[in-house]
Amino acid sequence: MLRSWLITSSVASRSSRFSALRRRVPFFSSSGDNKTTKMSGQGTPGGFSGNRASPHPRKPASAGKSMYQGHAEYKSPDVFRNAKYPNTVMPQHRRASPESSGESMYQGDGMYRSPNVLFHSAKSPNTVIPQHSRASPESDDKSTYESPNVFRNAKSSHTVIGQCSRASPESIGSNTSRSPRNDAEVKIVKKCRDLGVGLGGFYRPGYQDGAKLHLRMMCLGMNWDPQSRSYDSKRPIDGAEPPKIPEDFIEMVDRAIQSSHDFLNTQYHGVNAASEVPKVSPDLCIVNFYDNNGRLGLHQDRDECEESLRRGLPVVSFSLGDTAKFLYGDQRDINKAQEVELESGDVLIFGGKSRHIFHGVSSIIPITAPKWLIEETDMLPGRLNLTFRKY
Ligand SMILES: O=C(O)CCC(=O)C(=O)O
Ligand SMILES: [Fe+2]
Repeated sequence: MLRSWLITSSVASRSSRFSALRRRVPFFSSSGDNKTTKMSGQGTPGGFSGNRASPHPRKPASAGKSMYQGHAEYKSPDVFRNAKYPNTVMPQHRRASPESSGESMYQGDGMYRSPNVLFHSAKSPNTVIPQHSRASPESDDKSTYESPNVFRNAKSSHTVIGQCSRASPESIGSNTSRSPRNDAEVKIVKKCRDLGVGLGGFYRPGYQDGAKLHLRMMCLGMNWDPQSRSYDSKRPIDGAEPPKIPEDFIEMVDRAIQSSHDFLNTQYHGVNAASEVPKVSPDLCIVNFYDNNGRLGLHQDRDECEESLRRGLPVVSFSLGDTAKFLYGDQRDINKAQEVELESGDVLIFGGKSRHIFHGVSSIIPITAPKWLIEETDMLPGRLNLTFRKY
């Protein structure tokens, strides 16, 4: 049983307000028995109106200045850049890994397969050279990003390592995580690892002016380009085609939407669940990896096609690894935004009238990932997020 979040218009109050509803649902369980689900708590009312007119903050319109300024390029000593795919982070050398002596995906074809930024190598023969995210240059990021929209408010400024008492700094993963071991979470992370080290895999996205986002990204199905804010079949950075979305991911999305319908039907008499959260078969997924300094400014997801947006086809978001402070609101103003902590295994859905909410990640809370997930996947500290959408 996993927790999920649904951001939808509050049908109960018959107003245009939105609520975040929190409950545990078996989105990933194989049993498919939704009847056993229970509400685990009530979220806070949002009071949103959904503003389509505001600019996408990933590339803020204000003053023509990027909010991601001054970020150094990724120059870790244990990676190098491939001439063919200059922006993909590559392993230094496949033979550098003692464990690569077994059957390795890097051998023979001269292809580069590992950005090695997300996973430890210790147990997985298919990854090389662990690169601890705290040691990478951007982890010491003293970004000059001072926009008022960048999560420097009192509400979220206390998310620092020292505050986390759930695990000692040396330990990887949270022993006390309330989530029981879950096969689906392990499967998703491993699949992202496999896809992320291939062509079209994780890279550090940025803008023409050199500014970088504070995350690594990979697209599945279609490529989303932050610079042009448009979708294409190939990514401009290296011409790579995005990997396909794995079929079982699409099934999970379907189950998540079905669960949200069951939930709405149970909670709200006479609600039209299908218009609150329309069914969708996603054809694209943006996978983000945030290290402990990762974040994403408040923005709307509005680069999908007109019909998809008009119909409010939902964005379905899976969170894995460390907990994120997720903000959402009807304006691009962090002081007015609501906050939820998205933990590993959480699913968040926003569709229908809530499709255009502003949302972002103010911070990642270190050492909060379930220990079993880290141990089984060799995932580095940080958070993996998958947002499924229909173009
Ligand atoms: O990481 C998240 O939870 C949000 C990601 C997101 O909003 C996006 O990729 O558009
Ligand atoms: Fe988004």
